[in-house]
Amino acid sequence: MSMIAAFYSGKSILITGATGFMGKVLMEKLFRTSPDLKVIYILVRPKAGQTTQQRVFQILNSQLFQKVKEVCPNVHEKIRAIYADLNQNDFAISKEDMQELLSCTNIIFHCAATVRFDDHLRHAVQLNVTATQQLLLMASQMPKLEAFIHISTAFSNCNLKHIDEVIYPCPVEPKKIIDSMEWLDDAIIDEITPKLIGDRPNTYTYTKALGEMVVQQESGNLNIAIIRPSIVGATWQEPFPGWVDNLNGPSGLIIAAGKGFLRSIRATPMAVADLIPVDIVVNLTLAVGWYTAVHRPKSTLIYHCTSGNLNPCNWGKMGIQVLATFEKAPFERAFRRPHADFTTNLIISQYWNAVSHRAPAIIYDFYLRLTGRKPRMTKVMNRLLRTVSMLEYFVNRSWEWSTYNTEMLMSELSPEDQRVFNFDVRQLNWLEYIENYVLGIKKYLLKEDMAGIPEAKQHLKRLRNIHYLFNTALFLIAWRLLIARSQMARNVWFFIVSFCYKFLSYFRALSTLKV
Ligand SMILES: CCCCCCCCCCCCCCCCCC(=O)SCCNC(=O)CCNC(=O)[C@H](O)C(C)(C)COP(=O)(O)OP(=O)(O)OC[C@H]1O[C@@H](n2cnc3c(N)ncnc32)[C@H](O)[C@@H]1OP(=O)(O)O
Ligand SMILES: NC(=O)C1=CN([C@@H]2O[C@H](COP(=O)(O)OP(=O)(O)OC[C@H]3O[C@@H](n4cnc5c(N)ncnc54)[C@H](OP(=O)(O)O)[C@@H]3O)[C@@H](O)[C@H]2O)C=CC1
Repeated sequence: MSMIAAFYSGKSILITGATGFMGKVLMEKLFRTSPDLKVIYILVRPKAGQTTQQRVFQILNSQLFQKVKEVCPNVHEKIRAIYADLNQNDFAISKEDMQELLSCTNIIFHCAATVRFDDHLRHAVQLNVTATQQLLLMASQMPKLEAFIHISTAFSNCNLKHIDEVIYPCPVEPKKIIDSMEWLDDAIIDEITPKLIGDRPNTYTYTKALGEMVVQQESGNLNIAIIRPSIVGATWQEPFPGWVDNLNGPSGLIIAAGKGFLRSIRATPMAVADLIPVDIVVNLTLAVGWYTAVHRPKSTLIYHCTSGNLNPCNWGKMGIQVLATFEKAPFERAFRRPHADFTTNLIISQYWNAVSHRAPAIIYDFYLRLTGRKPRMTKVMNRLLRTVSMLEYFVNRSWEWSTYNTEMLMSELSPEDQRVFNFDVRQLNWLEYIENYVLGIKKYLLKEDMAGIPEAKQHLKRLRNIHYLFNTALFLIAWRLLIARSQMARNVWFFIVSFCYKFLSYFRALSTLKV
């Protein structure tokens, strides 16, 4: 019997960010392995015209939750969606709901965050720092609370090369930042943002670092742990391989490459691609919840959930495997044939941006105009190149994360727990994982049917023929223009033509003799 699964039985668990990528997998695993848990409270806001209830209904009816429904048929009774907006005071939770949360919660998993790299500092601080502070305040009023697990990111200290499982202080205290956000206007915040974030690349990593400081400073008597995952990717094994439902991290770029929009990227092929499957992150999170509640470590432990130091993969290897999977199972209706060049040189990268990205977009828009349609490809391309430029920071560097706490925890687990809550990334086969990741993107994100693969391959063949025709036409036009202007080019042309003529005449004469 798994001790971790047994620990969660009968517990009331509060999850923030349960509608997000990681939150859904966390809920799924909890229900599947501990169907006897008492209740999962989730803080949800209405979104995209859906009420909180409709959002929960949609999640429970998704493919991800199919196995859960077999193991825990009354799952909908065990999930309690609480209307909340983490941007608001007291999260806009009603008095009755707040009372219930305060008196019943046993474990908190704090996953909610803004993960946008370019979010305005005010909003990023509100969600990643102030909301964390408020949640800690709530936690301190929960008499039955056994553990508070905060999800941060391995990149909160990406300004360092080697990162230990400790909290590194930021020059300006989080409390001062929170206070200043209340009275500074947006223009001034914009001006001071680069100075505040310093050598971090964006407001996301900066505010996640501030969030960790808040956790450390305001932990009081709480049993707290922090988990720092690296780049979270599709599921490795559970509940099935390849599940993914958003464009964050590499997923968006894999789509852009598979659809033929993205054909080159400024990336270092040998840099470590520190991907970590979401089910590994979730298994570690649940194990940490158990360990923190049962063993009550004296200080706040930080757990790195990374792959680089135990089972490294690099961007070059990943790119090759992604392209190999496109060969087997191409995405439908591609704009161009998938191809990806990695270059570290800025000038070469700009050249490819002009030739391989912007030029085809302009030509396609010209074609759309000619056929009476609205041009749109240049706009799509500009957004894609902006996204790529924001991710470039992460594909041109390698980091070393120490994993002593994570390894210590693994050794504390019983063999059964090591199996049920497996977070040993050394067992992961990258080629198999990446292939399943790309197939998962095709199935679960793009919602493409595998039966459409022959047609997708046929489409790529047509694109290849168009490409050859286009290149031949371009070459002939260029050559014709050159001949018109240069005597030297004319001489070369006559030489080639007469050579070919003689060559053909010789073979014709030879074949006549044989006859
Ligand atoms: C063979 C080649 C294979 C190559 C593989 C190489 C892969 C390299 C990947 C490196 C990833 C490194 C990630 C590092 C993460 C750090 C880990 C964390 O803690 S952080 C957790 C991770 N956090 C993140 O990853 C957040 C990253 N994302 C952002 O911060 C923002 O989306 C944005 C600033 C990039 C764009 O903002 P903005 O312009 O305001 O617009 P919107 O947001 O509204 O979206 C606009 C359009 O872009 C679309 N789209 C969105 N995302 C991506 C994507 N990743 N990609 C592509 N496309 C994307 C979106 O669908 C939409 O399309 P449409 O509706 O117009 O058709
Ligand atoms: N994905 C990754 O690569 C990595 C993620 N992480 C961390 O993991 C955690 C989860 O990330 P992930 O699941 O990928 O992120 P998602 O963007 O998928 O999910 C974010 C969650 O936060 C919720 N949220 C955001 N704003 C509010 C708000 N104002 N009120 C209530 N809820 C809100 C979202 O709700 P809604 O659905 O309503 O928007 C959503 O449930 C985050 O802390 C992130 O920093 C760390 C490393 C890597």
